[in-house]
Amino acid sequence: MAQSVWGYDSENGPEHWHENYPMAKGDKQSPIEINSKDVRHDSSLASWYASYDPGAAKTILNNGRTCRVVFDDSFDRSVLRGGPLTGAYRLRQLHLHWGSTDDHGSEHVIDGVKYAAELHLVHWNPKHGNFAGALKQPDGVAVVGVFLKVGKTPKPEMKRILEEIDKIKTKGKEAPFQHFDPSILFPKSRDYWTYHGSFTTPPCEECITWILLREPIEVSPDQMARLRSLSKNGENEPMCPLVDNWRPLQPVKGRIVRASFK
Ligand SMILES: O[B-]1(O)OCc2ccccc21
Ligand SMILES: [Zn+2]
Repeated sequence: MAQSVWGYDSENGPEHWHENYPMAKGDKQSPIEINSKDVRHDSSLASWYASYDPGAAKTILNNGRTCRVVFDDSFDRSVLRGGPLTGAYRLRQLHLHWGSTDDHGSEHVIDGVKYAAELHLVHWNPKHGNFAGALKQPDGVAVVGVFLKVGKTPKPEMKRILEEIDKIKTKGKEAPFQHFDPSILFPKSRDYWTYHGSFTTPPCEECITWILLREPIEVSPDQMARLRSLSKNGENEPMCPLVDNWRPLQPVKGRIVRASFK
């Protein structure tokens, strides 16, 4: 039976997504390459602020395509403000994209540099009622992207997520994940690039204000290996490593990328 569900394999991967999700061929798609020479420093760009309630964290799950932590977004409990945004956006979930080896895995590429992984913290604009409504609006969603690079010093703050991974090894597994403030995953610097783009996964809606942090966080080889030990299949199916769940670069099509820094 043909795999109708989208994924990252040859028969259901990024080159096929447009067959079921026409937005995938839009002119504001993500990810893109950030070329410093084309970036415009915008001194009017404000700092961004995350005020997250650790009690909002609920569960962690393996959906066969990524590892996702879900938060209570039923009110303005954990919010992102400032930067290029107007108003408070509610934190809904975070997830990651990573490679099969340390030399690739991020979705956005910076001056030709690919990182081992990219963390997405997904927030939505409550003025649009709910997440589904926000997807249809150009100012509906804000995603903070954090790059992960492999070094010697493991990011202790990543430990919490990676320890839970043993409970969600296979697709469909979900485990409680409480008392977690994801702002501990942010790097020291608040410098960022921002541009308007899309989901990097179907439905590829062009509703995202991207806030990409300039400074990567460092994780250890063992931490990356744990991420790669997730299976994209269910517990009664053969183990198939969940890796390379990143979308290739999309055309910039004249969009301006602004930097908060010089
Ligand atoms: O496309 B993504 O992986 O990046 C932004 C986003 C938001 C919600 C689900 C999936 C994604
Ligand atoms: Zn993502």
